[in-house]
Amino acid sequence: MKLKEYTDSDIMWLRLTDLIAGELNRALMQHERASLAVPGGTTPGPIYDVLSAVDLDWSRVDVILTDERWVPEDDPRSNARLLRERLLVDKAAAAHFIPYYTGGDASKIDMMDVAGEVQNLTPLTMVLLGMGADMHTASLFPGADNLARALSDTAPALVAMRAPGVDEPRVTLSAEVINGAMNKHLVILGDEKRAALLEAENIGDPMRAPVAAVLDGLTVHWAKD
Ligand SMILES: O=C1O[C@H](COP(=O)(O)O)[C@@H](O)[C@H](O)[C@H]1O
Repeated sequence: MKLKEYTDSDIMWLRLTDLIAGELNRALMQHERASLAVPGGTTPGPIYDVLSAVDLDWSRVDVILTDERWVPEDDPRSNARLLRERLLVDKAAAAHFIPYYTGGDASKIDMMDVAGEVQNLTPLTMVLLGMGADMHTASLFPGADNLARALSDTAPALVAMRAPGVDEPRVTLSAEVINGAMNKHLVILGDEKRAALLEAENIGDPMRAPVAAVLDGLTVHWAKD
């Protein structure tokens, strides 16, 4: 893992945007399409505000979430809603977004068409992850029912997840899909998450500290606030 510290988050958003756009552009010079997996939650909104205005051939970019809360898109907790409001606007409105929520039974996600669509995108061009202070990343939560499956080498691209203390069902990219990406980055804000990340590195066991499953080859971007 490589840790990049920024003096303030505004600089971090700009650098991350440059980095993501640069990797997508590079991929589009060599391939017909490129793919980008991004997190939901409270942290990444400002990146999406900047990234959405970047001039690149978005019509050749497939966008997916690292994970989704199994709620309809009109629910404020929907990660797809965040993307539609802040990333898939302006120039990035031309991107092809693949939402996960179907309204069906989340636990069947690995048998739904969308799991095949995500598998077909692998290896992903770029994965940007978020992390919670409880050391979860994507929806790989400590103590979650399907964590061992999502961490296994034979996991499907998308795995359903129920986690203690988390109200709604989740679906998440498997560790295999995340780790297979050509570029893998994580963005966190604040001292609490930095300490949690370093603790996860010390613990090393992804069943106790799930973010530990993706640290190999990961670049972490951190700003205090
Ligand atoms: O629930 C989630 O949490 C993580 C971290 O979110 P944040 O609000 O602490 O930034 C996020 O990366 C993930 O996509 C989301 O579903």
